[in-house]
Amino acid sequence: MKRLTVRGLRKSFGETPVLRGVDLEVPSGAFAAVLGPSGCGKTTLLRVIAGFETADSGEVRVGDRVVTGPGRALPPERRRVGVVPQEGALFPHLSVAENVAFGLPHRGRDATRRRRERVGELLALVGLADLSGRMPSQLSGGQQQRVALARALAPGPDVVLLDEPFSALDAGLRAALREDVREALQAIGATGVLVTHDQEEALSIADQVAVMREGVVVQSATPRELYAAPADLDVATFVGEAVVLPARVEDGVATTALGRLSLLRGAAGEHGTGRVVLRPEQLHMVRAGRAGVTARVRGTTFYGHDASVRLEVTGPDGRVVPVLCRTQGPLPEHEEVGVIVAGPVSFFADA
Ligand SMILES: Nc1ncnc2c1ncn2[C@@H]1O[C@H](COP(=O)(O)OP(=O)(O)OP(=O)(O)O)[C@@H](O)[C@H]1O
Repeated sequence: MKRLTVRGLRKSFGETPVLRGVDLEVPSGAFAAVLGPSGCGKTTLLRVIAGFETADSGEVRVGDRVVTGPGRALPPERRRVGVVPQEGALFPHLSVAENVAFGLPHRGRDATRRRRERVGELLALVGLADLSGRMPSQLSGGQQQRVALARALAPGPDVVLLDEPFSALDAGLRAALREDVREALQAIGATGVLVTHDQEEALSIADQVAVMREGVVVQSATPRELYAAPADLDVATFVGEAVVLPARVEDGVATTALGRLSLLRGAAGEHGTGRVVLRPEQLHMVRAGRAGVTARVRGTTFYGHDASVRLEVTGPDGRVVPVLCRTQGPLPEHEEVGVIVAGPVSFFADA
């Protein structure tokens, strides 16, 4: 097992900087997600770590080995880094077994037997033991991604990089494959990095989520920390649903349209105006007038497992602000409810 360390990584294409000093540390055997909007440089970061692109500056280490650094760029095949690309990356003219065997050594004593055994192990690990003779065109999208995973794992890499490997799959299959990927990486003891723009995927699968924006990692934390204590307003609204309210803060207490709220980071000395962020599940509805502030129902959206209700509250300055709250069933539009807030909230001062 090997720790992955990325320090100050920079990469431009022509005049356009794409990586502007990326720092990332993934502990040995951990599974990290790099989460960011389209175009923020996620794929470029993976390609530099894998050795498919050269960095302009900065360093990549796998364990103690510098694989990218000043005057050093190990070729991809010597990095002990496996890659699972987006869909459609299998060799179409090779069978499942041949695809998986692709990166395994041909030479040495018993090479043929050892290759065959390793392919068998890997196909069993990804749940495809029966399909070794099939061609890629005879597989479903999910099966193809399992083969791509087996191929990446076959040489026993220290680090496995996955570039949106589930993006073409439907929701149920995605969830199942995510779990299987995690287990397969754990089984071989590899450190994993998954690139995704899907925040639910990142939060549900990873030990650590690094949020990337415009070529830098703006926050790296456990999924729970990231959700509960985002580093800035953009991270807060990108990761999960957020209720954002104008606020005036004095002595660590925010006055908002939802009443007086305590701040997360015990910001006792904090003063001034800004915004607070809270999560919809921190809001609880009670009968109007019983407690909290009064809100008016504007509509309900049903998601199956639960629903969210859109409410409007009137702030201390007379402005009407929308908030979102979890609910079990639909509520009549225009109904009045009481809203109370559980737990502290994040505060971001106006610039
Ligand atoms: N080989 C290249 N030559 C020129 N520009 C490139 C090259 N590869 C990537 N880019 C540019 O770099 C920027 C970042 O691309 P990258 O693919 O790393 O982003 P991403 O975050 O992975 O996006 P997505 O989620 O859409 O795949 C984009 O503006 C892209 O057009």
